[in-house]
Amino acid sequence: MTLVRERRHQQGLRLSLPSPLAAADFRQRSHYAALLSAIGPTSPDIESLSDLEKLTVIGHGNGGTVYKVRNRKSSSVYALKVLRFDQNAAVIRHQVACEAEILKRVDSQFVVKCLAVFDTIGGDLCFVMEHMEKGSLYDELRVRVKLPEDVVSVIAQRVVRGLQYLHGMQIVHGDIKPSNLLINGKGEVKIADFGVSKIVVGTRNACEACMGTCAYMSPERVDPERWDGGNADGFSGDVWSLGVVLLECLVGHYPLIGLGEKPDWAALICAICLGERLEIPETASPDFRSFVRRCLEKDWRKRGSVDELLDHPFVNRIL
Ligand SMILES: Nc1ncnc2c1ncn2[C@@H]1O[C@H](COP(=O)(O)OP(=O)(O)OP(=O)(O)O)[C@@H](O)[C@H]1O
Repeated sequence: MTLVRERRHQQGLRLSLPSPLAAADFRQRSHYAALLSAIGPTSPDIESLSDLEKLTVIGHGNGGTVYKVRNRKSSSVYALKVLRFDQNAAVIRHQVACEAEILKRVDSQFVVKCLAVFDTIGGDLCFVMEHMEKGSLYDELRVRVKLPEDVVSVIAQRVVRGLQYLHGMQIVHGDIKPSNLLINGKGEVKIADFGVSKIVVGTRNACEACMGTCAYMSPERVDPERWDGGNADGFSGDVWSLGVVLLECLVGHYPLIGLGEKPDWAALICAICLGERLEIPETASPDFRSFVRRCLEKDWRKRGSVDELLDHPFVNRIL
């Protein structure tokens, strides 16, 4: 899977697509604006950045670095995401700060909690988050390659419940993909990363970042003209992305392009917007098939909603 992703990234450098910012923005501003009245106090455990001691670097994303940190007073461990902005990004930075304030209000057992947000003198924006000890689903798939269907069912249930919470708050996640689904010490999967990092000026190649994300984008986002994306509310785009992730978990590679096919932009866009063939393993249960088909319905108006999917037998298995 890693190889396929890396090759896709290389191919992507030669093609022009909407910028990551344009692609990711997708109506989120108005949803966040609707939540402005919900701002309240910050976490009492973390009063300032100086309370936190950096322990290790967890990883790097588009635009920033994530550290494992410890509160010097309480010894509690957190993840600290530091986003860097260039000098010209003042307006964007202000928007991100507003959104960050709102996201501190997001409080669900299915969503990685953001406990505090700080500015630094150097202009960085720092997010103190719940630490997810076992990394991301992307890391897990690199090690285990394929996941058993029962495990996929539990992941699906948690992500759909997280999306139901976010959508109920009028928040479109906009970037559901394996690296944004994090796993804690108890093995619980939670949704992370609310598009904030996509707005900053990236340290990675912009096409590379966009490519990784575009692979999980719905037809109405990739080709709005053909799929009436101008009228889509964005919520159904999250459901599509979830369908791609779940199928990837079961087949062990990015599922919309066959392993033997040339993994370039053209193939990716054709597969998302035009491809009729949905390869689901013979061994998959009817419940899995039907669930994933409801997520990967190309017409966003016909696609399953989170409320419908939560009633689906695939996410209501008794284990
Ligand atoms: N709260 C957290 N707890 C533990 N690890 C985390 C946490 N948040 C992020 N990480 C890890 O830190 C690394 C970088 O994450 P980050 O969100 O910056 O980028 P990304 O999701 O990998 O890529 P992108 O920026 O393109 O979305 C990833 O390996 C991710 O799994």
